[in-house]
Amino acid sequence: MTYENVKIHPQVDGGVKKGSASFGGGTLSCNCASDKVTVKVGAQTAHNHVCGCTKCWKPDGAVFSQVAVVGRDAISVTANAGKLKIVNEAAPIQRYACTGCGTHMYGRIENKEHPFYGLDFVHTELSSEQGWSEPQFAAFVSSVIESGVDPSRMEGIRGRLKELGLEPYDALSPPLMDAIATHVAKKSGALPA
Ligand SMILES: N[C@@H](CCC(=O)N[C@@H](CSCO)C(=O)NCC(=O)O)C(=O)O
Ligand SMILES: [Zn+2]
Ligand SMILES: [Zn+2]
Repeated sequence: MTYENVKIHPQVDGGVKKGSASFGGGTLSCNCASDKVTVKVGAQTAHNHVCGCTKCWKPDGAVFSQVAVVGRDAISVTANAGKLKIVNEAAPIQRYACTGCGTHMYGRIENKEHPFYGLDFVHTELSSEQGWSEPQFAAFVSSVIESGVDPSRMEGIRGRLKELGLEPYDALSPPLMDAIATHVAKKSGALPA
């Protein structure tokens, strides 16, 4: 059985392309025809994954987003910063979207107690540079149903993700979930700080 006709995201539908260890970053551009918002990402990204949650920005027609993290100090808005607006100030990840085209340019965590504080979330497909870290797993897979995907499609979606080498999880990957739990345990005192 092959699931190659099941679409996940344009960046992975033709196969996952490996990133380059020596890659040092690039520039993200929004989808406006003119006066584009541009964001410089001055480092390689980590923990790239496809995400099925309803909060992450997806290109038109895609079932999943593709999203990675990078240190917040590596991010600078280099053009048309005035077009950016936070989608939901109450969300743990404050996503800065272009008010012209809706593209999310970066997501920032301001809560210093959050396990991922210090990391920003970016969609590297918004850059024309090659070499960004490749997606390594699929997160929040069951959440695509919340966006209206019929549950009967889940077998095909999980099958295609496995074919692509993107192990499907219904939260984040086990190492990231362990990192979150460790952070929580150290705060509560269940583990030594
Ligand atoms: N079922 C929900 C899940 C939303 C969710 O928890 N998303 C995660 C992953 S986003 C990138 O991997 C998260 O950390 N969200 C924090 C935030 O969005 O601020 C749904 O689909 O909405
Ligand atoms: Zn735009
Ligand atoms: Zn998400």
